[in-house]
Amino acid sequence: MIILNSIQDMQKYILQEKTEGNSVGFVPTMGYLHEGHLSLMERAKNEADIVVVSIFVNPLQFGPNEDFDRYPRDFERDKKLAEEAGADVLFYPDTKEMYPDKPVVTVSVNRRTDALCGKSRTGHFDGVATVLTKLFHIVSPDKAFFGLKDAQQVAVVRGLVDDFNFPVEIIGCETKRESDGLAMSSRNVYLSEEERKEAHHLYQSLQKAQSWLSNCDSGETEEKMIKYLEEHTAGTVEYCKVLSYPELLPPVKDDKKLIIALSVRFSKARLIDNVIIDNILEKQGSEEEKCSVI
Ligand SMILES: Nc1ncnc2c1ncn2[C@@H]1O[C@H](COP(=O)(O)OP(=O)(O)OP(=O)(O)O)[C@@H](O)[C@H]1O
Ligand SMILES: CC(C)(CO)[C@@H](O)C(=O)[O-]
Ligand code: BAL
Repeated sequence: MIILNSIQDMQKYILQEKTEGNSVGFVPTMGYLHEGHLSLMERAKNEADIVVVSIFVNPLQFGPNEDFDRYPRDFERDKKLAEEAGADVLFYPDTKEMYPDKPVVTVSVNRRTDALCGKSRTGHFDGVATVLTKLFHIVSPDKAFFGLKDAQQVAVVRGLVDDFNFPVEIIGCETKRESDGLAMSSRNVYLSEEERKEAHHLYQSLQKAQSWLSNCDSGETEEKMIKYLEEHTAGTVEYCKVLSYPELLPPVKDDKKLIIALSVRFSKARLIDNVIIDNILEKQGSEEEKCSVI
């Protein structure tokens, strides 16, 4: 595996590969790799000739009171894991390389960000869209692989490539989970022992919500999720939402897909999770049967 730190070297490498007719699969990350990231690399390996992984903790997508400084980092471990997963190139620029100055131009996201993390992390998706615009220009991928744990990010990135005509196919990949159902996340290391034990209730609440939703409306389902999480965890519920996907608007019967999403703050970790399901609202029972499932 080759490690490249400069944008120029990365672009030169890609130009050579493209000249030789090789397709490029790209997995952008912020490092501190886990099996979720590795599953994206394995998928990329199956679908492209060469796999480029980037590790860059992007300051533009963190708010002033967020965890940019203490975001977990371990480059030596990441290097080993990425190589074992079959990455051909690790792009590892520093902040000065990506942002030598305050950017003259940044990308501003207009839709799909009024709810969920976009609502609580002001400017977050502008930062994500800006760094991905740069990374897509640097890596010129044919396909880019993103985890559906960050489903709102996937919805925004699809909007970015459609609106700006990036010649890249965005592949949304399923969420890898621990054996108790907790979604893998770099931020899971922030959980205390006690918090880790109760964290499986996040996924439990998403599963229960799917069955509640066959009898309750979306608002009632959200309330039941909040109650369940408050009873089963010491975390603070930031949001529990049922929305259309990918537009992330209040659901209506004509929507094809729904997302059930949550965010819970523990003492040091803010965790998110979701499931994306076919719209079952139109199949709900009669008024008398509504919300009978506890
Ligand atoms: N459990 C997972 N399964 C599949 N993909 C994942 C998983 N967790 C993260 N990813 C994906 O890996 C890519 C890089 O994500 P990132 O480096 O932010 O890791 P992360 O674990 O999501 O970090 P954090 O949860 O702390 O934000 C993103 O596309 C993200 O959706
Ligand atoms: C896509 C990404 C690497 C952009 O910084 C980041 O948001 C992430 O790791 O999901
Ligand atoms: N995976 C999402 C990146 C972030 O939380 O900033």
